[in-house]
Amino acid sequence: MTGQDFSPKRCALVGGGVIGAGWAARFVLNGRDAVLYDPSPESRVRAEAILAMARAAWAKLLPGALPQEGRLHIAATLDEALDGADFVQESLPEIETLKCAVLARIDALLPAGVPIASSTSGLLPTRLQAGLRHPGRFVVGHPFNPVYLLPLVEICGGEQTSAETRTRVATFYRAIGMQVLHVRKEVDGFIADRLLEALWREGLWLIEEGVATTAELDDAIRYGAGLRWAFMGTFLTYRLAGGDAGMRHFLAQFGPALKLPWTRLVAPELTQTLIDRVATQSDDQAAGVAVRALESLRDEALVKIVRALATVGPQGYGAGATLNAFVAGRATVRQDGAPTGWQGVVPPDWIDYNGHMTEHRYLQLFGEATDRLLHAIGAGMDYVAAGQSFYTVETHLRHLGQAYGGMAITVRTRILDADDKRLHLFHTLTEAGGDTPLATAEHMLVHVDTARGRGAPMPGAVAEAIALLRAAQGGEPRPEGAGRAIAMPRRP
Ligand SMILES: NC(=O)C1=CN([C@@H]2O[C@H](COP(=O)(O)OP(=O)(O)OC[C@H]3O[C@@H](n4cnc5c(N)ncnc54)[C@H](O)[C@@H]3O)[C@@H](O)[C@H]2O)C=CC1
Ligand SMILES: C[N+](C)(C)CC(=O)CC(=O)[O-]
Repeated sequence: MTGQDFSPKRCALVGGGVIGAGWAARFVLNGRDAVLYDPSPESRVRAEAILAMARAAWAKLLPGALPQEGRLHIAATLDEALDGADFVQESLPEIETLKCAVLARIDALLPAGVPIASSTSGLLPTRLQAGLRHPGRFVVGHPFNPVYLLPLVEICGGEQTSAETRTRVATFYRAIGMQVLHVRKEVDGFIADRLLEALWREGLWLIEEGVATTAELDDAIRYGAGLRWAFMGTFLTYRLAGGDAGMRHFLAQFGPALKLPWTRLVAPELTQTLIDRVATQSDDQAAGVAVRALESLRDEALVKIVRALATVGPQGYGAGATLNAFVAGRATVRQDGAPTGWQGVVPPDWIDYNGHMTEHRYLQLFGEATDRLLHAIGAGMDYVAAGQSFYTVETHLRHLGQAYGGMAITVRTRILDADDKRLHLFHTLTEAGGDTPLATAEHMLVHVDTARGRGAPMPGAVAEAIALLRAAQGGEPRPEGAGRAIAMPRRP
C-alpha cells in the first residue's frame, strides 16, 4: 500500500482554537465532514465564525471551483469526535505534557490504521509519539494561520513515523489545496518557525532597545521584503541581488557582513516593562480596529495576492501555482461524460452598475470551464509546459438572462465537434440546479505546437479522450443556439 489514495471523509479535530477551527473550515470547504472536540464553551461559536469567514474567502479565491461542502459537527466528548474518524488533526495548546496525554487517549480509542497529525509549531514528533501504542501513524502537520487560506503545511515525522503515514497525510493535505513541505530532518521549530522566530527575536530586541516600534518593524517588512517574500523567498531574491553573477557574487559581497554584529538573535527577557511596551505599541498600531476587522482585511489581501500569483507565468507562480494545480486537479469527468464544469457563487465584485454580473466575467468563467475540459482530456498545465496547447480562435457569447451577486451558478460544457486539429465547444450557464440558460458561449479551439507557433494534430491520447467524452454525450440533442450568428431580427 502506497498511501497515495488516502482520502478521509470524516476528520476529527481535537482542540478547536485558532488553528483547530481553521483546519475544520478547510476540511469542510473541501467536502469532508469535520467533527470537532474542544471543552471550551466558545468552541461552537468560534468554529462557526471561522467557517463563515473561510467560506467568504473561498468564494473569492475559487469562484467556480467550490467543492460541495462537508458538515461541521461539534462533539460533546473526545470519544464522540473519534467515532468513525478516518483522520485526526490535533491542535491542542502548545504544552508537551498535555499533548502527550491526549494523544495517548486518541491512540487508545482509534483503530490502528487511522493517521494522527499534530499541528504543533515546534515540539519534536519523536517525543510526542513516544507513549503511543501505534507510533508509526503519528506525524506533525504544521499549518499556518489562517489555515483555510495559507497553503503551506510542514510535515515532520519522528523516529517511529512510518513512510506510509507521511505519504498518506501528504496526499490528503495536497488534495485539500495545500503545499506540503517535508522536513528532512527532525528539528525543533521545523523550518518556517525557526525563520519566523529569528525575525521575532530580533524585533523584540529592537523594541527593547528603543530602535523601533511594532508599527515601524511591520512597515520595514510590508513595504519591502514582505512583498517579494510572497513569491520568491530569501534565497531566490538574493540570487537576483547578486546581479548577473547571482548567488556567488551576492555571497562575496555581503557574506563578510555576517561577521559584523548586526543581529542579536537572542530574545530579550520578557519583563513586565517589555510586555507592556510591546502590547501598548500593538494597541496603538491597531488604532482601535477590532481583531475580526483585521482578519477580514488579511483574508481579502491574501485572496487577492494568491489570485494575482495564479496569473503569473504560464502556470502561476508560488502559491498561485498551488492554487492552479488545486483547481485543475478538481476537474474530473462525470458519469454522463461531462467534465465537472464551473460551479460557484457570483462574487459581489463581479457585479456592474446595472446590478448584474458584468460582461467580461462571463468570458472569464467560460474560459475557466474550457480549461477544466482541457484538463479532463489530458491537456492541462503539464501539457502546456511540454509544448502543446489549445488556442481559442473564435467565440460567440449570448446573454439570455441575468446572474446576480451571490447567485449559485454552474456551467455545463458540451463538445459539439472535433477533428484532428479543432475542438468545437458549447458552454451553458444556469442557476445551480436550474435548466434555464442565463448565458451560452460557443468556442472554436485549435490545437497548437507552441514551440513552432502553428497548428498541429492532437496526439492520439487527447483525441481518444475527446472521442470518449463525445460518445458519452452522444444521446443529448444539439443545444439550442449552437451555430447561431449575430443578426438583426427579420422584419415582416
Ligand atoms: N496560533 C498560531 O498561529 C499557530 C498555532 N499552531 C499550533 O496549533 C496548536 C493550537 O494552537 P492555537 O489554535 O493557536 O491555540 P488556541 O489556544 O487558540 O486553541 C487551543 C484549544 O485547545 C482547547 N483544549 C485545551 N485542552 C483540550 C483538551 N484536553 N481537549 C480538546 N481541546 C482542548 C482549548 O479550549 C483551545 O480552544 C498549537 O500546537 C500551536 O503551536 C500552529 C500554527 C500556527
Ligand atoms: C507563532 N507560531 C509559532 C504559533 C506561528 C506558527 O506556528 C505558524 C504561523 O502561522 O505563523
